[in-house]
Amino acid sequence: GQVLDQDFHLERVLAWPQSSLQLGQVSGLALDTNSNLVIFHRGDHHWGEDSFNSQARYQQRSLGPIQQSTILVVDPAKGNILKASGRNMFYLPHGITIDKENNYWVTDVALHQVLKVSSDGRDRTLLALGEAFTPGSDITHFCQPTDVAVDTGTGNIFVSDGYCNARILKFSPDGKYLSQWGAGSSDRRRRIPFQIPHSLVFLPERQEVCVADRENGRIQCFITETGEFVKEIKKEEFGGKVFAITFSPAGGGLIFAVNGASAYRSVPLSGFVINYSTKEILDTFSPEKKEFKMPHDIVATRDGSVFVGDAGSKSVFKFTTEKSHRSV
Ligand SMILES: O=C(N[C@@H](O)C(=O)O)c1ccccc1
Repeated sequence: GQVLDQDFHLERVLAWPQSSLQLGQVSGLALDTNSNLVIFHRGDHHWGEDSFNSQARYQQRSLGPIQQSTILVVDPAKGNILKASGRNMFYLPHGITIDKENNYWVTDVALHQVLKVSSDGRDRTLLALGEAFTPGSDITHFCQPTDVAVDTGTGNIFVSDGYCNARILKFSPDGKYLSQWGAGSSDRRRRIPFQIPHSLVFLPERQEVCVADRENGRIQCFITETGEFVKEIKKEEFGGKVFAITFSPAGGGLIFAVNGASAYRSVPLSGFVINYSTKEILDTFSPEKKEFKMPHDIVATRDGSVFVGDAGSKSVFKFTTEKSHRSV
């Protein structure tokens, strides 16, 4: 990992991608087992004010599934497309996570489902959790589930559920319900409930799962074994909304996050690099020239690159700490 000296600063790589990726609303990013970037996007579908009715039922089923390839495997160095899949399967893609066998775990907020999909280009659905197009809040229904985290040690999966629920559920690798915490569970510890648990990340060294509790503008971390609360990171600099988080073991453990626009506080849309242990913000970054519109997911590679997927500008930004201007 890179040396984290005090002038650690992420700058946008302007020449990335080298050619346009023709993306729709970018909802999710992940890194696969070959360290390629995987982009989950909505093609010609949009999540707008009229996409759902007041019972959280998707209103555009008649459009059919997205025809474009919604899952793009992209070379992190140049940005060229290596593989494209995920056609005719999804309605409103949201989160994507990749497990040790290189399977894709995705959520679709219109389907209200979590799907485990093969990455061999045949798009085989290996597991489906939730009932298609049927919102609910029991252990076999989600309501606009947002993301998945995979515990690489046990293979257990965590689901952040969701826009119209406020909980995290835990399942075995083959989809057996194990437990849940947050609203709807027998959670006796009276804590402020989640408000759109929007993004999850697993911390391997610590056996913790952290959630971007979006509308509470905070990050909370829990013991994967018990769901026990460990810590909260809430910063004025976030401006009230945290849309996505990811983790890198570099520098003793770093949390990367992106914030979101809030109605009453005009804060700049930025990425943040936070020291997990001290909760100190080490860097704040954003693309010059082209602003973030709705930064929606973030991943960090082992070589120190950071990618941000933006659902508003339908693009992916790459950042590195290479001192492009530094004289050798
Ligand atoms: O947050 C929203 N969308 C993004 O997170 C997303 O596109 O995933 C949203 C909420 C209500 C209506 C319309 C959009």
